[in-house]
Amino acid sequence: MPLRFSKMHGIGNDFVVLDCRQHPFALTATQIRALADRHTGVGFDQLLSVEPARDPACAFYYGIWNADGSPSGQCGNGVRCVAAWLHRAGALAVGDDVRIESPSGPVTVRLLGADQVTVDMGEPVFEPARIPFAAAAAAKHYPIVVGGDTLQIGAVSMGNPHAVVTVHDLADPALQRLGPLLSGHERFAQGANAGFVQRLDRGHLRLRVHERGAGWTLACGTGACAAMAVLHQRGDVNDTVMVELPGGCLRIDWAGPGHTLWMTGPAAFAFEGEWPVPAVA
Ligand SMILES: N[C@H](CCC[C@H](N)C(=O)O)C(=O)O
Repeated sequence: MPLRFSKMHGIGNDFVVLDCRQHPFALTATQIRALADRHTGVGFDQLLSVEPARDPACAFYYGIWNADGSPSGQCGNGVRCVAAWLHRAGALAVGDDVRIESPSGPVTVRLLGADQVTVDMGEPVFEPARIPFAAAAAAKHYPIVVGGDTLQIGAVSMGNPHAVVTVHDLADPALQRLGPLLSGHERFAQGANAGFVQRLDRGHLRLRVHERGAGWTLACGTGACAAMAVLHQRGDVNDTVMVELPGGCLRIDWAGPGHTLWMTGPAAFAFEGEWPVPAVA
């Protein structure tokens, strides 16, 4: 039985979305990697499943797997696409606030239009043990040796682990080497999404992310939130920031008594398709 899917993207961070509301998700890591292959499969940065809610306070659950088959706790660009997918499926109306459960907990989405979504991404977590990141105590800067270089990083979780490095020039060729090394650094026990951020001014950031399990992507929603959270904690940015990524821009607002982060941006459909699932490898 071929697998029907929707191909979508959030400013170039691309996804395969599966409707698992009636049929449970049942792909192995090997099958996920086969589907992710950009030459012999469909190709994606992440695979997303839309499933019935497990938490009665949520309307739906969505699952997240990287191209390498590894699971993740959160996907900012992905949850905007799930909201747009639910709207096209007639399960979400423009203007509704809907709680959607993710592997790291619920987020609240609000469709501003058929292809514009704002999401309450929740509160950034700076406590090292909850990121997880090996450190004696929480700090605004952590010295870390990466490939022989000593970097000063920020570390934070948005439901998934992020390392944030401020740089003067995103075109620095050293980033090509540092990205994968930082993503796989031993102090991040579950790996990390490595974000390199250039601060243009207090309201504008430029960001590139080497994602855990997917490599360099055109955009990373939780990465934009992580960069904002780290720089806001240092007092270096305003409460509203535009984050420019290679694939496009996201708006991040720091708001609410619990210091939640709102991320606003587009969600786009590319095509619908079918994939002949290979026998379990
Ligand atoms: N690679 C990430 C998941 C996808 C995050 C990104 N695509 C986003 O939009 O937040 C991880 O393993 O934590």
